[in-house]
Parts: sequence; structure tokens; C-alpha cells
Amino acid sequence: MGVQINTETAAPQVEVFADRAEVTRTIASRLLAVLKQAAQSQGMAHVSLTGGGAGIATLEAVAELVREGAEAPDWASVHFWWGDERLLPAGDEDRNETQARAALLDFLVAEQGLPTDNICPMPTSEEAAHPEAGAQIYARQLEAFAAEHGVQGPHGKLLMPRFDVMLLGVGPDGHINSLFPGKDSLSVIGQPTTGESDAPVELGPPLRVTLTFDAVHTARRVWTGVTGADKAEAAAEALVPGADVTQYPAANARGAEETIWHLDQAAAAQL
Ligand SMILES: O=C1O[C@H](COP(=O)(O)O)[C@@H](O)[C@H](O)[C@H]1O
Repeated sequence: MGVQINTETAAPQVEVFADRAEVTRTIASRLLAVLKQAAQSQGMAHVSLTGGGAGIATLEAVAELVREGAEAPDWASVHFWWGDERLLPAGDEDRNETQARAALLDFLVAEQGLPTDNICPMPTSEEAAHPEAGAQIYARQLEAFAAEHGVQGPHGKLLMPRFDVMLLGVGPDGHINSLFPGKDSLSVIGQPTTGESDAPVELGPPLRVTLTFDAVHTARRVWTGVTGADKAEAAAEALVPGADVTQYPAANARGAEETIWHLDQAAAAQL
């Protein structure tokens, strides 16, 4: 039997915006509000970042809002994680980390009091010899921030923090994080991370580290940002009730309490 949608999680709500700028500014504004509230009420907030066009544009929008004086969390209480990464040398421009630092994190460290220790990137190729080793290293890092007994995943406890928000992009093939159609990584259960050694070359460097579906499903909120006509078919197929997760992994992009798909009109054209 293939991978099933985890129906214990929140069904997707779909919101359509005019264009990428409206999508990313909406997500950015919501992110600031949720992190502020979470940091105040819990003393600590955790967010999982994504790469890709809309993902990085969202971080640029966060920086823009903060520069404009929007209400923001106490950054000393916010911890940044990643949903996936390319196993490349530190500073490589294809790393999601490198792009996120340039878009937002360097600014938050330099001007907004974000401690560098609160930035928790996935391992580089200097730190891990292969993707599975990288996955193991990141699992240990997540474990260090786990609540005393971990968070409940669909297949048992996972030793990792409870993400207040997980940001996700959706690839033109329907992938999220580095969970690609037809790959073994889709059926990894009971652990927060796994390695991918054969990501489609047309979608970037093939060696990846990714969070698993079980980890995705522990996040309180999962928010996708999906923009552009090349995403229209994947978005429509993933949002069909009972969609095939093996073919369209984004069908299983669901948070424990809330799932919101933020689409622009081009990406929503086939819904
Ligand atoms: O490979 C990746 O692609 C997805 C989607 O990126 P996009 O540019 O098509 O929006 C991204 O979310 C992921 O982090 C990245 O590694």
C-alpha cells in the first residue's frame, strides 16, 4: 500500500492571492504575529524554514515588514530550523541556509538581537559525508531542543521541538521539503529526518537532508506558499481529496492544528 494522507492532522484551507508579493507578504505578516504570541506564551518559538522561490521571498518580506516597524517577536526567543537542505559546502549559494541568511537572518542578527545560536542549519558537506549521516546529525540537534518527552508523531514520540510554524514551498512535481515523488523517503516513519541521495537533478543538487512526513505532522501550523503557473497542476492534484501522496507528496503537507495553502492566481488556476 502507498503512503496515505495523515487524516489525524488539519485539512488544508486554501487562500488565493493576486500574485507572489501578496502571498509572501501575507505569510510574513502572519509569521510575525504567531511567533510573537508563541514567544510570549511559551518563552520560546520554533519555526521551520524552506528554500525555493516563494520560501526565500517570504523571508525577504519578513525583513521588509520589520524594517517598516511591524510588531515582531523578541528574536532572542525564536529558533530557526530547516525543513530541508542541500548537502553542499558551507556558504554555497545553492544552500537554503545561505539564501535564508542573506534574505533575513543576517539582518536579524546584526540589527534585531537574534542570537546566532538560535540559527540551527542542517549539516554542510564538510560536516556530513553523505545525506543519511547529515540526517542523523540533524536528528541529534533537534533532540537537544525536544521537550522532556518529545512530541507525539503519528508513529510514536519524536525527539524534536514542537514547531509553531513550518513554512513549505511546493515544487512543480509536487514535492515538499526534499520529499520527492516516488522516493523511499516518503515512507520513513518514526524518525524526524532522513537522507535523499537522488533528488531530481532538474530541481537542484541531488544530495539532500529532509524532515520526514512524521516530523511535518508534529508542526502546529503548516503553511505553504505556492506561486507561478508551473505549480498549478501539482497544486490541483495535491488538493484533490484522497490525492496520491506517492505521486504528489504535497498532498500530505499538513499541520497538527492548522494547514493553510497560500496560492497566487497562477498557481490556483487549475483548482
Ligand atoms: O528543492 C526545493 O524546492 C522546494 C520548492 O521550491 P520552489 O522554488 O519550486 O518553490 C523548496 O521548498 C525546498 O526547500 C527546496 O529545497
